[in-house]
Amino acid sequence: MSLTLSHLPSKKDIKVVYPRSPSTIDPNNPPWPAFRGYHTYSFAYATMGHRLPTILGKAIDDVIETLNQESEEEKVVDLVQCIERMDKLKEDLHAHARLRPIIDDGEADVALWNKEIAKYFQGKDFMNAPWLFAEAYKYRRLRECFSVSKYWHHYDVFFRQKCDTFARSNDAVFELSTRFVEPFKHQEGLADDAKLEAERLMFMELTQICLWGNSTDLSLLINMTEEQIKSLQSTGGENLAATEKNILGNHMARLWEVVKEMRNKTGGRVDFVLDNAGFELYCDCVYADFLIQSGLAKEVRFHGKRYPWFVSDVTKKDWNWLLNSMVYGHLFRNASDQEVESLRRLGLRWKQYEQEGKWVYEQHPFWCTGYTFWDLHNEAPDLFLHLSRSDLVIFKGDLNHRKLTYDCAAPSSTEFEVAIGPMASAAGAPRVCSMRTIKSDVVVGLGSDGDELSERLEKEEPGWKISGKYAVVLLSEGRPGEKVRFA
Ligand SMILES: O=P(O)(O)OC[C@H]1O[C@](O)(CO)[C@@H](O)[C@@H]1O
Repeated sequence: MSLTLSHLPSKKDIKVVYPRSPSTIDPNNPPWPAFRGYHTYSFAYATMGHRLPTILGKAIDDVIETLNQESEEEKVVDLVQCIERMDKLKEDLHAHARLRPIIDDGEADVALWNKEIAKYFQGKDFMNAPWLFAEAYKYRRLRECFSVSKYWHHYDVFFRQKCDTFARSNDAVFELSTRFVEPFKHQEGLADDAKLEAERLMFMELTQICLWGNSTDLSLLINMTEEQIKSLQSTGGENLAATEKNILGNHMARLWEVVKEMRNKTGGRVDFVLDNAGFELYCDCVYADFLIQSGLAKEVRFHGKRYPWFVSDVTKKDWNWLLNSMVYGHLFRNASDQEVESLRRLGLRWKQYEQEGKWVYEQHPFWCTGYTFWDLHNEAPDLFLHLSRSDLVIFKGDLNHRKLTYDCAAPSSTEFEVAIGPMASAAGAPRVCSMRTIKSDVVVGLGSDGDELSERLEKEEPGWKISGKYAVVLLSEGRPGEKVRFA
């Protein structure tokens, strides 16, 4: 029997108003619609269904290589168990299994993870949980495969790949080391105006080097040839001028004003929330070096991850590896003596900064969670307070950008300040800059014509959001200097 509902009011086409108001936002009710793995034609789907299993498969191959070189029985058996756990994780991913709590493996972030799972993701699986959380969760589960072991607690399944890509970046590495080996100083006899202009130009170019250094992301370079990597890393001047037009949201001029202002106050503190190890980290350090030498900053703090994360993210081991291989390594067999010496001297200078406390490396547990940075204020108040004391916090890369913007489908014309919510609006929020080559769906900060631009690119260049060809450098003024408050 079917009912005829002819006397009821007609159905209304309700439009949801975005962004949702901050008090109603949680991971299941994001400010704009979230990306999820089950959106079949999305990059989220491609990542959850294809990229992550491939990444995991390669990670298992890496462990097998290590296993084949191990001779002690206890260690061999222990490592075999790590592989079994990785196989189980691969199965779970494949079967779209439900997200279970993280085992208490002694890591500092277990409570943060399990609280979030219990509050928002009970019964959710790898595909229907928001993409950002599901993807981060996979890396936490991968960590667990090793953190519960006896001998392989600190094993990094991505370490070999990270080292290899840096070792294959010789052209770009020496291009920079031979230019920056000597401490920065002005040409003789320049007037003050000319000095400032020279610094501005250098700052602009180095900002682009730091930005495009983010193109080299291992999780996306799985099938790239050496030539393709080299062309991505090209740091020649002409190339930089051409690439500036690909920075679709470009606040670099404002950024220069900010750092100039910092110097007027005897040099500020700049924080880098790092992304990838190897070449990108090297570019970040070249940039940070210039900030110190030009007096724009007197202190730089680098924030890395506590364990292997999204394939190529920087850990303390990667940080040490970079500096030590620059100073002592033999990575570049075909390099000239002059090139090797330039790299060694650059590395020595950076180590010196560390000893003098001008450069500080930090690793807060919050960076390896599934929370977005809208939650940084509530879930990591100590970290928020710490960052609020910085003059400028630079977030590198795509993942950090996704976390800043809650990884959801905000229109491209959305102002960056609006898209990052409390990281701009909370009292005491620091100045924030996102330097990101666009490698996933969320794109904001393109200005008032941003929606049209986005639509046009979608038609003309499908895939423009994941190619890494385009970028943004976006700045939020925040509310620096105001007293930080927690409810
Ligand atoms: O190294 P980045 O710039 O954070 O890029 C990470 C990549 O991995 C992703 O998380 C997708 O797996 C995207 O954010 C991006 O494609």
